[in-house]
Amino acid sequence: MENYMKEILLKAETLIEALPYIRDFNNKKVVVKYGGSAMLDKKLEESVIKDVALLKLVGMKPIIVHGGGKEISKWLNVVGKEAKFVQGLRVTDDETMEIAEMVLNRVNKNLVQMIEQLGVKAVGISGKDGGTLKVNKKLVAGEDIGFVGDIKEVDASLIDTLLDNDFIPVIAPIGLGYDYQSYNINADDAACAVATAIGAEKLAFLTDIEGVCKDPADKSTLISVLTLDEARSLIDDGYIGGGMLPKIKNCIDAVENGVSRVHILDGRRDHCLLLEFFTKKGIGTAIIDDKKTLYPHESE
Ligand SMILES: Nc1ncnc2c1ncn2[C@@H]1O[C@H](COP(=O)(O)OP(=O)(O)O)[C@@H](O)[C@H]1O
Ligand SMILES: CC(=O)N[C@@H](CCC(=O)OP(=O)(O)O)C(=O)O
Repeated sequence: MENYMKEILLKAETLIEALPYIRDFNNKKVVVKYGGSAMLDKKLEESVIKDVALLKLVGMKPIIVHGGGKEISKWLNVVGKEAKFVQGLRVTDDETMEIAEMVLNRVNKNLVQMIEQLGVKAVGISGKDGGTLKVNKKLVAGEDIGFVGDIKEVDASLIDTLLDNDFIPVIAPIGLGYDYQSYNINADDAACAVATAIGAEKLAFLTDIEGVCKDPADKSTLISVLTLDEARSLIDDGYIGGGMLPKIKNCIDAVENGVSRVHILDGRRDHCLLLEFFTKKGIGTAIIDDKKTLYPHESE
């Protein structure tokens, strides 16, 4: 009995600890970029989706922008096509675009299905729906890499309509060109553009590493808070490489354009979103415009 009481008291304390966070983020829009490795494991996927559903049920307005790069590469492989990337972006010919769109739409509806199963309303769209993401063809160092989109305009009206009607929007990174052709968009770019356009309070990137590290091979070098200047210096000093480079550039972009907090979190960790959103120290790396930008709960 004694142990049981201790156990349930601990649960009550955990809920009370979350109170100031629930208050400060009530009705706030939060964008979750869900991709990379956190998608490969069904149990992890369920844990992420449960976190997002809980954010919604405690009064926030979550929006999921998802990737699915590894799944696209898998299906390209099945049809005997090799996946090719230039500076982290997929070279997307006609056939690759068709497969990418099929795979991303399937990932999209699977996520919707999982959210609905938890009794929360969700609607899956791609950037083509309602002309949400309008793009030009992206050239990489002058090179044409096919149907890869560079976001030029975001029409947030469909997303806002869904939020106003209590749905969680789930967005696949496919854009509509001014030529009305489908374009493949890097999901980090899509998440950043969406977060900025809807005036999100937070943007969280779930990835496959603890956060930004001075040495990615040594997790004890994790950096918990990065100001914009510090983030720029890390890039200039060559500490950021690979897929982290466009991610950090997107983070800087989002903060410069009014998103209060951007987080890079380890999507391999169970309930990483709850651990970040509802605890004082948080996990992963937070990118902020200035260390003095505090939420009320941070100074309590
Ligand atoms: N300074 C750094 N800190 C953290 N990760 C880094 C750093 N430099 C390079 N990386 C690499 O970036 C990767 C994350 O980017 P990426 O593979 O594109 O993630 P995702 O597929 O989740 O979008 C990490 O797994 C890591 O290998
Ligand atoms: C142009 C481009 O590279 N598009 C990406 C879109 C998916 C994505 O970004 O997925 P992750 O977030 O899981 O990596 C791709 O085809 O892989």
